[in-house]
Amino acid sequence: MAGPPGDGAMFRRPATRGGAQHGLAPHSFDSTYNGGTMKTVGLVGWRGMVGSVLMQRMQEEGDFALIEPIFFSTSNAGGAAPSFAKNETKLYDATDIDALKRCDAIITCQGGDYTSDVYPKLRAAGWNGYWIDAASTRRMEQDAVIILDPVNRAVIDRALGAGVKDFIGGNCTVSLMLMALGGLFEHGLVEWMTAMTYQAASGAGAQNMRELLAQMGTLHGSVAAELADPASAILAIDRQVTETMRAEAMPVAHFGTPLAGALIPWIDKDLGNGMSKEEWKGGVETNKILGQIAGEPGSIPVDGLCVRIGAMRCHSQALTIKLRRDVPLDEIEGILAAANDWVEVVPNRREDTIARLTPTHVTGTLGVPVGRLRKLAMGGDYLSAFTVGDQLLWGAAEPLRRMLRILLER
Ligand SMILES: NC(=O)C1=CN([C@@H]2O[C@H](COP(=O)(O)OP(=O)(O)OC[C@H]3O[C@@H](n4cnc5c(N)ncnc54)[C@H](OP(=O)(O)O)[C@@H]3O)[C@@H](O)[C@H]2O)C=CC1
Ligand SMILES: N[C@@H](CC(=O)OP(=O)(O)O)C(=O)O
Repeated sequence: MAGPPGDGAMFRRPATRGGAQHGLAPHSFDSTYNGGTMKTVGLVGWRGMVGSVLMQRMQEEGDFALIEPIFFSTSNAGGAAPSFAKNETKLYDATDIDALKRCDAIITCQGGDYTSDVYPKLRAAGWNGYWIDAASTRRMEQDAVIILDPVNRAVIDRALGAGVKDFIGGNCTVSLMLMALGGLFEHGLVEWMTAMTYQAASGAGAQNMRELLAQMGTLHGSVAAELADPASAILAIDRQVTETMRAEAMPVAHFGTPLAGALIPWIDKDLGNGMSKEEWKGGVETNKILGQIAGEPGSIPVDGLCVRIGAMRCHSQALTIKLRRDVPLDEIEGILAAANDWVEVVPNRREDTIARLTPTHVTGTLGVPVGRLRKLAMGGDYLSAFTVGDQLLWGAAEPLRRMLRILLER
């Protein structure tokens, strides 16, 4: 027998046919819906930027063959579900608790406001299914686990064994850093670490990506004629670009300041203590992913400065790692490379670096290259590293779909 509605039981044993035992209200679903024969997974936020990447990855990996998806919307309930939907062809209201309750698992990329609004109502209504979320809202809650299974599968498995039902994707910068440096943490080699980040526009949202390109176009447009003339003076071009950047016409509605031709050394909220929220996440989330609590014995100090730059969707980070001991560089390279299937150690040479350790090379791929590995002048136990990763893949969508697979394989 299947368990009570949305208790996640289908992940442990096959569900039985028929909607009644799932408490399905027949009028609220298509008559073609088979009532939970398959694994009922609700998808919220699927058409947003992170959600679209997730849908693409789920199709590429054949995830939809293993589940019975139900697509939800906050804006278009009753509209058509996407072409890759199966039995369910309509969109359901993403705030309809009764409809959500029928899911064994819900994956949401809809955002923190949605989570804050719907999650408590759903749990209060007795829903005991798995909640897989891209938003940061519940990340630091005691009863939630931050998911990055190539790094913390043991933490995830322990939590599942203990009955945890909330699995939350990590901050993109933290997840990408751990995908790159996981081997050093696994071997207990990190005493402390600083991360100086170079974060892409996509981390701020789709509108910010558009604004970055609009800013680039505005700047180029202001000097296009002069650029076409090889005899024009570069300082005159520079002066015009600066004037354009500072002018009212520069599109800055989303970033609040020019990013094209510039950078913004602040990401997320001001915590009021000199720290940005993005910087705070570096320490607390890294430790939580590794099964520790920042500041408590056994935890690892991780801190740094987070900076927005004019890349589209790859976050880069320059890392200084204080090792617990002076490990030879070739040994470090071996440890890093062996940690997971996606990390790629890039030889610390100019040609390899500019060919393989750039957002241009990495965008749209699951590879997480790490390079610029060398011991610093401070001593043999000080290591520098640079890493680049697609913040919409390992930084957002991929850990969510992999968590679903973990549940399906239990
Ligand atoms: N951006 C990022 O890099 C990362 C984001 N996250 C988290 O993921 C969540 C969602 O982020 P993101 O995907 O950037 O948000 P988006 O703004 O792209 O999408 C969110 C929702 O907006 C609605 N929407 C309104 N207009 C449009 C439109 N024209 N095209 C597509 N969707 C539209 C959709 O909801 P509906 O279909 O219901 O109308 C969609 O699900 C946030 O919580 C964020 O914190 C996590 C990691 C990284
Ligand atoms: N804050 C990240 C995006 C992100 O992942 O945010 P969050 O931690 O809220 O999921 C950025 O702006 O680049």
